[in-house]
Amino acid sequence: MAEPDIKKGLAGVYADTTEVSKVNPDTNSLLYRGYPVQELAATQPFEAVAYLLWHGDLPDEAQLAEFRAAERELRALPDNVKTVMDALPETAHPMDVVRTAVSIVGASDPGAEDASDDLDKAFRLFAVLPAIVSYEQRRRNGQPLVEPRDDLDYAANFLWMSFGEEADPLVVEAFNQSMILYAEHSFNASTFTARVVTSTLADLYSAVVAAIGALKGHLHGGANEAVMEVFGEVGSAEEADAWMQTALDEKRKIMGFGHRVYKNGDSRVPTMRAALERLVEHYDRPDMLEIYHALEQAMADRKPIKPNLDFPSGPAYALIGFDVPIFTPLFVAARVTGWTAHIIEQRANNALIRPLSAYSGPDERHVDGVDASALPQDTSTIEETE
Ligand SMILES: CC(=O)SCCNC(=O)CCNC(=O)[C@H](O)C(C)(C)COP(=O)(O)OP(=O)(O)OC[C@H]1O[C@@H](n2cnc3c(N)ncnc32)[C@H](O)[C@@H]1OP(=O)(O)O
Ligand SMILES: O=C([O-])CC(=O)C(=O)O
Repeated sequence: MAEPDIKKGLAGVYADTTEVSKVNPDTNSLLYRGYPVQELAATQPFEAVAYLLWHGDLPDEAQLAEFRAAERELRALPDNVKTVMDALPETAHPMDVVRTAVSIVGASDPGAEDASDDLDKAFRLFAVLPAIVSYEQRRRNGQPLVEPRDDLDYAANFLWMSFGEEADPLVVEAFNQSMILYAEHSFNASTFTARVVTSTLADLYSAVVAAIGALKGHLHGGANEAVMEVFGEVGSAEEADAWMQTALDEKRKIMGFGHRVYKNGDSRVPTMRAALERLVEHYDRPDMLEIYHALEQAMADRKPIKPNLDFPSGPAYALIGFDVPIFTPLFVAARVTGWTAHIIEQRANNALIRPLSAYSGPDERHVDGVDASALPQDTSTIEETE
């Protein structure tokens, strides 16, 4: 038999088609249902982008108003989710808490197994995740739940529930943009995970819980947290060059740099970097931007590896006031829109996702003392018909 052609990490493999988004590394562009992501970030509230990802078109005014009203109805943290979150140690990683909370939402849905209303389930998760994530930001600091406000849009309400005070419009705008930029990115590891789980005909909640697990790792969504560890280790812009040299000498992967698909820069970075610049000015923290630029330069001087979205979003979330371990849960709240759009697409045209593996273990061998001929054999009596 010919040697199988193994694509380690499925690099360069087209696993299916998708209408949800297009990542084009040649032009450094990212389209959500055809719209360039930077245009969406510059003009749309996150709610409109969620609508776009699910429905295929941007909402008109009336559709957006209806969508927003429905989201406000489902914003509050359900009592049983709060009870379970409260039972978890404050030291638990927030991604584990969010994963558990989403499981509770799913297990509490009597129609969990009914795939005909996947869109309603997706909407419910989108609406409730800000309550889950913001409560976790507070719970781990020993602070009480803040109830949602009906008079605030998604992004402003998310920040209100997280910090118990109304955020400055500049901060709301930067946060809204980060949610849009994080919403969707074709067959990344977590979305592919969601599609694999869906392909077995499992329910939407199971697929989202699995996707949360995949997002947690530092090579994927967890990098936005790890970036802040890098900023902390570097300490100041003056130290960045020496730090980079040592880290690369030690063959470390520098968090927030590199990408499986983009090799000449991440399409979302210019928009998020501009948002970070505005936040740096707002909070008067030029040191953040100095470290950012010094690290970028130190990498460019050594390797042609560019920052990815996690590189500007990490310091942006830190400036807004989120604890570092909350950064990837924020990514969850955004990406649940993309994941669920893919889950719905996978289910509509399903094929079980089950690749092959080339066996590389020991040749066949036998347990001592076993008489293989005494074991049950395939002795089917079914007669095959022509
Ligand atoms: C939103 C997101 O999920 S974006 C991704 C977030 N993840 C990170 O920021 C983690 C850091 N980055 C990485 O580990 C990688 O760039 C990945 C995992 C994102 C992509 O990796 P791959 O596509 O598998 O690239 P691969 O690992 O083959 O890298 C190619 C070369 O660049 C090097 N390289 C890639 N990224 C980095 C990095 N961040 N730091 C140092 N070297 C790197 C690799 O060591 C490899 O070098 P080699 O050819 O000498 O062995
Ligand atoms: O596409 C990827 O591999 C990772 C990524 O940038 C994302 O999921 O946003």
